[in-house]
Amino acid sequence: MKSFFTRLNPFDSGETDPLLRAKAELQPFWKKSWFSFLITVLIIGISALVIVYLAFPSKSSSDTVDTVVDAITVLSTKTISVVSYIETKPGLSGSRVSSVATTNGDYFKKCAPAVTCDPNAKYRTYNGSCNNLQNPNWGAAMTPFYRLMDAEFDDGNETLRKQLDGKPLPSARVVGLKLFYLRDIQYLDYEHSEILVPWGQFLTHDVSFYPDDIRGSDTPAHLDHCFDKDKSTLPFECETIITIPSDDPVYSPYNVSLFKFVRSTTSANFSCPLIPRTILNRNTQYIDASHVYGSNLKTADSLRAFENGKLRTWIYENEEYCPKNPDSEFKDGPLGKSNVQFTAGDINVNQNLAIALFQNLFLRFHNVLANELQTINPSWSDERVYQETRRIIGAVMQVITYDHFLPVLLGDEYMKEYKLTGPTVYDPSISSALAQEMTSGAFRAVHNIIPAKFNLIAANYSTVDQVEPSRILLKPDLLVGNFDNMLRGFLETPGRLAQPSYNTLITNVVFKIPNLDGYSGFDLLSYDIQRGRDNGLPPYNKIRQICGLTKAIKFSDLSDLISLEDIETLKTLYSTVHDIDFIVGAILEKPRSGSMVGPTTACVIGDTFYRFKAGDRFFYDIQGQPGSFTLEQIQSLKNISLSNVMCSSSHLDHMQKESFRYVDHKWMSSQKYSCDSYKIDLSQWKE
Ligand code: HEM
Ligand SMILES: [Ca+2]
Repeated sequence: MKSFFTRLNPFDSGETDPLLRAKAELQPFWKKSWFSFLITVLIIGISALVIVYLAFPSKSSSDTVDTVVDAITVLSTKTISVVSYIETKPGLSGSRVSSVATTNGDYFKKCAPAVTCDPNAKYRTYNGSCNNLQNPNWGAAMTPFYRLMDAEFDDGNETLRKQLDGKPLPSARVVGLKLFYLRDIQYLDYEHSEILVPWGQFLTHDVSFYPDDIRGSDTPAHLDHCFDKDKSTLPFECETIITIPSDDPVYSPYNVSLFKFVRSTTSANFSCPLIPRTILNRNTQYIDASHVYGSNLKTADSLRAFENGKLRTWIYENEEYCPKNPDSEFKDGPLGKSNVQFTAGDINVNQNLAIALFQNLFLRFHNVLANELQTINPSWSDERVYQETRRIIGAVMQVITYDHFLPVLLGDEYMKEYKLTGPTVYDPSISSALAQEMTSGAFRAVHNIIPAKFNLIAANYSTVDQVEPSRILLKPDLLVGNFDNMLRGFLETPGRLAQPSYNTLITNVVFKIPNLDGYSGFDLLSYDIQRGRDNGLPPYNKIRQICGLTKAIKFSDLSDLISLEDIETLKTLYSTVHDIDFIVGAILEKPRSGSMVGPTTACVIGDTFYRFKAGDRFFYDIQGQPGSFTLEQIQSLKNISLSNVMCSSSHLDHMQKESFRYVDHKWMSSQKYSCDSYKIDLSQWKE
């Protein structure tokens, strides 16, 4: 079982803040040290074993293990996180999801621009149009997210969903506090490296971007008028503001009573008013490295060097970085001064140090490959080298995602169930567009593995620095001069175990604002819950159903996937079992053995990645298309892993083959291979 490989590290709680430290002090003794924790688990475990033995003497040994863990859940609901990784065998049908939404075609009928396609084009368009020749706008940038189910708004159009009894949904912050806040111990995952986090976010930024509707203002200041009004008469834009309870352990001492949550921009902002409110995805909805190159021609051109197929760079101490953006809006923002704001194909390049690292990594990788292609094909034009490199990088994104990342996130069984393995057969009836349920729900549940701190690790494996999110959000300055240390930090640090909570720093101090004494109005968990409501996601129980799980009639029916303790807390928050927010259920679901997510979450993620594969005419292993690679080229592409990318684009000299697997350099150094063995072979591209 997974928990066998995991460790609890109470010394790494990441709680540097005095308030949070104080809270940690108040924690029960079993959470404070290894020794007392182990003693507690042992006592509880032995008691549970005795009870289970007496109650179920004839069970087989593997049944007993699961039952014991269940028994521990009941006996000691306070040791919660340990019991959350039990094996579950839900009644999943194994079939893929069929969308039951009625609105998926609306935008295409009413607002989509006319497009003329070249069916013989070898390279993807920048905005993703013309991938599907029958429906050329499918999956293009600036088209809506796909819906698995119809959007749910109280008025059918835009006001937030209410509970079945007509009451408003509970405050997202209260939900976070009651269900997740006290579980902020950092469980480590010694099977997987922390590099899952930057990759997961990097992949997200390839396929998704939908900004807040800030209407020309760069802060949510226009919501100030919401603060003094009575809630029942609040204007529309105030409806999503998140209320903070007066006994909030973190924010109330600072008199912070509201988060200024701004709703997403809709198609109406682009002269296409649709009902219900419809959100456009600014990035191409294919895995095509649009975050490296841009989702339109103008951005793509602005990033090119127009020489030897290369991308523009900013050189610092002989190292390549993404070009600096001199006009960045965040230069003198509320987070302090940043001297480095990068520019890349996706606008979120500077959001945090991890994503900035990966944008820079792939910029370097592009230039490494372009250099190689130009060397072996001296007669190729700049355009040819650039487009061929772009085509290879898009393919590498797919290889790493399907061959390396998804098997870790979903596990082998889900990979098979959702048909994510094996050769791809293109099906033009399938839209690749990213589901709203995925981007505002299921994939965000993976925020639970974001660590409290990022380590910077030097070549001799000493830790140079530990940085918490608030130091690095929208301020990637630290990356400059620390590229290798940063990369090594992710590779050489065990991940945060997937668990039913986000780390404390990401829920409480994501953006530190000095005048709030270190606290600001941002809590990623509350935002994720509220974003689902803003975007009209159906509740958890409904998504369970389209995923082939049984519909819960009463709260206790959730016990197939959610612990009894959590069900009791859910009862205190929601009026009925039908009201629970999707992401809340997604985070609470017990992961299936070998997977990091539970069945409903896996179903939405699995469906998305199936459609990204079968609905993409340029998917790297599809044959018979003008953009198809040769079989030999496909073999070369399949040999490229994230380790090859990192070795060729940094000064790291040794690493494991599977970089998403954690390999401790002290104890398993024989599994760290020299970077000489990760050379990239582009000989199949020689003409
Ligand atoms: C350091 C790591 C990360 C940070 C700081 C971070 C932060 C954020 C923030 C601030 C948002 C926007 C919240 C909103 O206003 O609605 C967001 C959105 C999102 N995140 Fe993360 N995230 C991280 C890693 C990840 C990972 C590992 C995944 C998945 C594997 C992920 C998936 C998503 C998705 C799907 C969205 C919505 C997509 C979009 O905004 O276009 N994130 N994240
Ligand atoms: Ca894309």
